[in-house]
Amino acid sequence: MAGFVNFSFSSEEINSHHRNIEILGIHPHNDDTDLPSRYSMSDYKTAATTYAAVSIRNGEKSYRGKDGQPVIVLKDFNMTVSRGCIYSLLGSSGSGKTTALKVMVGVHRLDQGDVKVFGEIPGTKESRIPGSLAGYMPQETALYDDFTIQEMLSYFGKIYSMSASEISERSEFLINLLKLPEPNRKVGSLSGGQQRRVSFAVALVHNPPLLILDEPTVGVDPTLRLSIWKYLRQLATESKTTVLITTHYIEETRQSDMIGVMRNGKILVEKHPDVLLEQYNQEFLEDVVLTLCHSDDYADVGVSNTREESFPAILHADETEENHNMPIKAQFSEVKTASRFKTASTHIQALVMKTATLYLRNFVFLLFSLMFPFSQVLVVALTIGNKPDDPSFGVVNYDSMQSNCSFAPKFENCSSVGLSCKYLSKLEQNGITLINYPSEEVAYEEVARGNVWGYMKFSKNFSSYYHSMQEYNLFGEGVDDKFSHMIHVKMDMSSRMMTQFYQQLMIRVYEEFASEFKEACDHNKGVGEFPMKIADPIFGSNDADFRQFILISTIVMTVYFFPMISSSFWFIFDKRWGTQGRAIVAGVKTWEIMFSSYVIECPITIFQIVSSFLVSVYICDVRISGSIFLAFALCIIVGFCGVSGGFLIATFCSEEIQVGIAVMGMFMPTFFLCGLIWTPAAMHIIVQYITMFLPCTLPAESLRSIVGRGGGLLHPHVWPGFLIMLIYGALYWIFIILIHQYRDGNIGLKKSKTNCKSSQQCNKLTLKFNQQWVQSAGPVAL
Ligand SMILES: Nc1ncnc2c1ncn2[C@@H]1O[C@H](COP(=O)(O)OP(=O)(O)OP(=O)(O)O)[C@@H](O)[C@H]1O
Repeated sequence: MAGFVNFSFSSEEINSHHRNIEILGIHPHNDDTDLPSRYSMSDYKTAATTYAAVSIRNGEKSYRGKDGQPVIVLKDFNMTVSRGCIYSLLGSSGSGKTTALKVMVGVHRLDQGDVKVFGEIPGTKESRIPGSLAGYMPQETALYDDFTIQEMLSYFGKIYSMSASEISERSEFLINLLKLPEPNRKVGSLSGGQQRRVSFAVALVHNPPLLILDEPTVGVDPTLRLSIWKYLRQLATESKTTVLITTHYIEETRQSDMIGVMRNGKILVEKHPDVLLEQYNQEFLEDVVLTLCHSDDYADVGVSNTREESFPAILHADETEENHNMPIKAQFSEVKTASRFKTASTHIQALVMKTATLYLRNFVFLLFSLMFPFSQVLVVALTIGNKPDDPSFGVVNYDSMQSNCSFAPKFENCSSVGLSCKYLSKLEQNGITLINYPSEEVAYEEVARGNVWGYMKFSKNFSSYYHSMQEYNLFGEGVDDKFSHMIHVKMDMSSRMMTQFYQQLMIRVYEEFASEFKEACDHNKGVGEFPMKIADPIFGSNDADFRQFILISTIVMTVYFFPMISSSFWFIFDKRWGTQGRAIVAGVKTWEIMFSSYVIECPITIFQIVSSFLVSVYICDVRISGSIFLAFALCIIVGFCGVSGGFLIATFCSEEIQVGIAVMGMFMPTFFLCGLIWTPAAMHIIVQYITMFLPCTLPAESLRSIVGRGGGLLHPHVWPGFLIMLIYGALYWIFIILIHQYRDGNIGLKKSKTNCKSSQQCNKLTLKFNQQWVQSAGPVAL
């Protein structure tokens, strides 16, 4: 932003500007407007108290600096904006103009002092600010690049509860007035100046009684600037619209009724431009402002001269004290008011339409959102729990009775010939490729080269010993050394998964082999068997594998984290672009934004859940024993909880990248701690307790119980998952509301922090203050 040293008008330009003004038929100050000189001092006193559209008294506002210390931005800030006038707030860059405007529209609250807009404290229910009473154009363009001009106007028109015909009529008028390109042009394709004009049009769309414009003419060419001022003049005169404007183009403010010059967080002077020019004996306002700023540099810092210099409100001939003491609703009957419910539902509709349009315009993101959980589950299905493809294993067979290894694996008699071969044939039948090596040394070399995962060595007495052991049930007799009858297995243990696979397979095949041999020899099958049998499962199935365990957790994790990412992303996106702040000034509440997110995320989450279940059932053979609706309900609650969590994260973040890092930072620990890979029962005892309170542990257990055990809602492993989600959801909401209510940049502010506790008390205090102020001011210099 340009400071006072970078004025945009050269002297020549200013002269031509004045000529232009006359050509366009506007006098630098409007003679038709009731100029202050028509009134007596007592009129002003009454007016200052009663007729102010905006008044700030003893305002103080500070931000927290980088070192955590408060940095005072507004101090001793006193300002009065009369109804139906154009007030230009001038000041160097960083002097606090935007902050003052944000205080007026209820986005920021004062640390000290009182602010009133049309006699009410912004943020209170009566004030309708934030709401339809004000049209706010922030400094940033605060538009959606993916929206067309018409969509932008329609979105805010809808927020202001305008009908479709009103929006279209008003849009046409504003597009012509501001010479905007075709209404179906995307905002992102417009020039900077055109975008600012669209932003201006958005502030005007509902024709509000108070217009607060933060540098509306930046990047606008002089001719258009003149027509903008002409229109503002017309609004102030004919519709009694109050216009509060900040600009660095000082000379254009000649057309305003009042100029407030701000420096270091306070108003140095509030006067009519002509009065300023006359008083400081200057030809140009720019010089007046420079003189004021220079003199302030030498003035006693900390002493506000506002009181001596301030100029009371302008009085319009047709205004009476009574009509300004009426409630806002009665004062502005033409401004639409609807029931709270209707307004909220209109806001939610507009917000849902907005996010839906943004989703559709960012089709890749939408596709990613829809496919993300599905693809996660598919990835798990395709990558986890499957058997290795074409596994190879080495064999060194020293068995002295292997002469006839081409025998079929089936036992036809109780022969001791080639038992090692029979076992190996069974292994091959189970999909293992066996590679014979002549010696252990060669086999070892092959393992070292990575050609096989390991090798098994059959000792020379394997067949004979095994046969005699089974035949006579002897153990150890006739064996010359204690290892000469065994199978030795050596493996590359660097991959746990692979070695486990081989180990399990070898043992299982051995059990089959032993059982068949005993049958062929007519031996009692039970002899030598492990005295324990794992019976049929109570819940689940014998073939339920690790993949099924992981799938359930994956569904819960993705259904929780993805809505968290998308809701926080949209929230941050809106916050960073300024569109959220603008919507809030237009009256949208935080809970409405959250609710609209639930509405928009609901179909997406349903799609995600359905597709995840389809993959689980049809690709991974997961059998759902319990109620599919209960499983769905749980997933939906988990998804909604994720949306709320996303809001909480977004509350602390200011950029999308921060959201990404925060969610990733939460995802990985949750991934492990929630027992996705390893059961929590095997974790450290302290971690086990922590794990129980994490958002995905109990819901995953619930879903597992519904799917695997067929558990109902009252099942002891099912209801805790629902309960923890409801607790999380409630906690998220409470934190969000508390943070938004009490942090700086308050959203949905209920009560401004003022010196007074109620609206009536504030009225009295303001009245008292104004009286003292006017009495102490002495004669106003005109
Ligand atoms: N949210 C914030 N947190 C911390 N400091 C802030 C914040 N907003 C504004 N400030 C600081 O407050 C001071 C006043 O800022 P403000 O935007 O009100 O100035 P301004 O007069 O509008 O400036 P400009 O003409 O450049 O727009 C600046 O020093 C700015 O850095």
